[in-house]
Amino acid sequence: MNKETYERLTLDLEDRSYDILVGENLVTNAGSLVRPFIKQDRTFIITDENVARHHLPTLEAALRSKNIESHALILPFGEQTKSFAQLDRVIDFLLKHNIDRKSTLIAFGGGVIGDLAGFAAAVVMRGIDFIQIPTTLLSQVDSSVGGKTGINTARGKNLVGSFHQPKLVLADTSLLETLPNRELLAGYAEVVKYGLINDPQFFDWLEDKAHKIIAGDISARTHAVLVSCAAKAKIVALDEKESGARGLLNLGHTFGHALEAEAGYNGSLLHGEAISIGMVMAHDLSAELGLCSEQDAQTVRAHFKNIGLPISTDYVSSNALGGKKLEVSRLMDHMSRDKKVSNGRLTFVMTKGIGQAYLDNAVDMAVVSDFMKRFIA
Ligand SMILES: O=C(O)C(=O)C[C@@H](O)[C@H](O)[C@H](O)COP(=O)(O)O
Repeated sequence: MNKETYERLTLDLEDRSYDILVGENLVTNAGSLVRPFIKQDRTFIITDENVARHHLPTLEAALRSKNIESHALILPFGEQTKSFAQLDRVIDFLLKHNIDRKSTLIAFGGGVIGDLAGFAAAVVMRGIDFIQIPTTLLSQVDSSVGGKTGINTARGKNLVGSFHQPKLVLADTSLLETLPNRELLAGYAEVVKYGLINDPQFFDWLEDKAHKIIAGDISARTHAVLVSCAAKAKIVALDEKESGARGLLNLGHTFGHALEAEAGYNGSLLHGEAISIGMVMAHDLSAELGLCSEQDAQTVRAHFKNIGLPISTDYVSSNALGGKKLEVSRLMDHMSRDKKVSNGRLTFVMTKGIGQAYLDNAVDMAVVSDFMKRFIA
């Protein structure tokens, strides 16, 4: 068994504080890492078929080596799994095994599995413990940290869910070695987000190291995951339930979620791809309104393009809509259900430049609609 090497970050939320371990070989050693956080000698693993094929035997063996029994439920891969139907399956699986309030669930997968399993843990028996073992770059740098759990509905992304914090996050960077390039790139979009929100030095570092991160350089990857988790932990500690600052983590998401809803959650547009386009849109709109320089907007566009992420809605049209153009009125309809709408007004994450994102509830929706018509044309 390889020795695990990791760095420890803590998300500070008083009695709900937890550690995020970032490093190598954490799954191989999961038995001893998880042991202090479970109240019974058995756990319930929720995973998907891809992760199960590559890594489930390793996790099960690691738990067994510390006399922890595990039962696994293997779900279909993909965003469509974040549904009421699969939530029902997870809950039925847990109840069939006679869980009780001291049981612990392990979410072993990407953002879809983490969000779905976390939500099941939040609601079954009115809440049981769960541990996140994120297996994709996106889930390691974003969705496994901060306690947002939930599922999609036909009317939009993450519209049903709950804030339920995990007891521990194990971000094992060795798992990224089996991740397809498209998934890596999608996760990388969320890494860039932290630079664009409030860390221009990190963005500069990414300008230099992006290709190394994607190519598999361990130290560049580990640094990127650590900086991202630390940035997210800091914001979530300030504003767990998103009454203010946490909204910044939604940079690019208002546009991105609308694109995902139109694409249909069928794998034709990954979340990270949608928010790559969404972040380009947020910067372009900010530049059009004179809030940020055209130069910064171009730098952002070039950064995503150079690494191979989509920057235009043409990608959505050709990948998801058989070449049909997106309809602005339909996108506006999705955006009207954004969770940052309050009293009928949508708060946008706008920017004054790279690393200077801010929340703006004074953006005129007619201006946004005109901007989108030009962006999509
Ligand atoms: O953790 C957060 O807060 C975020 O907004 C992070 C996002 O990157 C993530 O995609 C989140 O799940 C989106 O949440 P939502 O509230 O906009 O559905």
